[in-house]
Amino acid sequence: MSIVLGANQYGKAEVRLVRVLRHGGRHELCDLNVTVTLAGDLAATHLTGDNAQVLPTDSQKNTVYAFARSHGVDQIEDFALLLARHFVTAQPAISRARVRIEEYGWQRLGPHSFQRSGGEVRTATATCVDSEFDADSDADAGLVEVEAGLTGLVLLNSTDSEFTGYVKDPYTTLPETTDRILATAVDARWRYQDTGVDWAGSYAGARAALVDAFVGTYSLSLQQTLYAMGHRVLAERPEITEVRLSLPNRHHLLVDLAPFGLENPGEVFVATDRPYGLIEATISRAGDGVG
Ligand SMILES: O=c1[nH]c(=O)c2[nH]c(=O)[nH]c2[nH]1
Repeated sequence: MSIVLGANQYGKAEVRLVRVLRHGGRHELCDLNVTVTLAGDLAATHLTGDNAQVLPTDSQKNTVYAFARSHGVDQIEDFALLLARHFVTAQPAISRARVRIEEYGWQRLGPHSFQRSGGEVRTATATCVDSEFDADSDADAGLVEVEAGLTGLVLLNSTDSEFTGYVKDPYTTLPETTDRILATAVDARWRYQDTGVDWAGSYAGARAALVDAFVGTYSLSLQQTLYAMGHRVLAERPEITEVRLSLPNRHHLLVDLAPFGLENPGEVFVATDRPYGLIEATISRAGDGVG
């Protein structure tokens, strides 16, 4: 029997970084969660404990903080790219660096006072592959890929949602409905063709497209709404090549008030948190080779 080491990667997860930018008495806040993942010629440390190629995850964490000070942080896509390129170019053993950043929003309450925004989180992931390992790359820094997105964007339509015509098997008890609440917490990730992008404008546009499509779609299923949302992003944002959506169906069930002699014409619901339907799909441009 031969035993081999398979794919492996390592890095520092969830480096929490808060940066205060001071313009006199008026401050700006940037609140990030950065995860670095490196891969490359790292067999030795696994097989023999030889750490000669291992950049400590502690050093990776320090790099995140030092770069925030020396380079600043504007758009998270750029900061992720900066870090990913750095690890691949500075570390000969590292052939792929992936940096994922979550950005937590804060609303301004005053010149130096802030309130955490709701659960919505902006995300970006930059992946840099060393050109030596990437046959298609012509650049020194190698192939780079940027993905952006958001999680925790909670949306609800209180009508204009049906669910009928589905399979009925011996275990089906769900009644058909032509008027229900449709609610979800959007987890969206979209992929860019290039890196020369107005990240803030693209993020705002993609987010607006997702919201507009959710609001404007008369829904026959959450699957149909999901497709409409992804389709709208691609239709409106030419710089985006692919959208992946993961939409939990946050069920709102009409409460039976008949035992109390009360009608309930779509007014009182119980919001259940689990189990929940989970609807997921990738929407891309035809011919891009994604099945
Ligand atoms: O929009 C929906 N899609 C489903 O696949 C499904 N399944 C279910 O029980 N309710 C719903 N709603």
